[in-house]
Amino acid sequence: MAKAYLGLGSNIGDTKEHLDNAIDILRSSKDIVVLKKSSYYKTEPIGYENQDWFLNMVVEVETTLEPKELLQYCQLIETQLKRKRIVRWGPRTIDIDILLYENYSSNQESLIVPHPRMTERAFVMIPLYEIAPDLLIKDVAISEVVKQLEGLETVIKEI
Ligand SMILES: Nc1ncnc2c1ncn2[C@@H]1O[C@H](COP(=O)(O)OP(=O)(O)OP(=O)(O)O)[C@@H](O)[C@H]1O
Ligand SMILES: Nc1nc2c(c(=O)[nH]1)N=C(CO)CN2
Repeated sequence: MAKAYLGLGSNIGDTKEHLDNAIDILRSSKDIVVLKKSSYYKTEPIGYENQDWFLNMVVEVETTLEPKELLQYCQLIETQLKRKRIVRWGPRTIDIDILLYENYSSNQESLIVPHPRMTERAFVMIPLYEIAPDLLIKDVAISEVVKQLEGLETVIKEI
């Protein structure tokens, strides 16, 4: 079994329902166990700003799937939840990114792991820090990475 972290985001329709549905579909796979879920976070849109705020979260999973198979399963969930690709970094019912997969590292365009933009994104790092406070990312403590992002973008933990 390999441990992986997935970043989930939604900013169309009932965002909480989309995140919950995505987790239910992850859980329905015999090859995936969802071990931890972060809180939900309301987050300011980054990259393409003319869109609604997102609801983001991170989950920790254990899986027997290989990285590419896990990506395919995540993309299947995106299709099932009617994600349309119209604008890069634009609105979506659901986005699922593989952030980390054990110590696996890949630079192929179709699957870059660790996710190439994760350490710049408070909407990823803050929920990841909540569920994995002792993680090292490229030999740097996650607490340090989160500190560097303080005050850059608004990320509000839902209670
Ligand atoms: N770690 C990864 N997780 C998910 N997709 C990835 C990853 N690395 C590369 N990709 C590729 O990125 C492509 C575009 O993905 P997507 O449309 O979800 O990007 P995005 O979410 O808009 O932007 P970003 O990657 O900045 O979050 C996918 O087709 C996928 O093959
Ligand atoms: N706040 C926020 N901004 C984003 C997000 C996201 O999930 N949350 N996803 C993007 C493309 O993956 C681009 N911008």
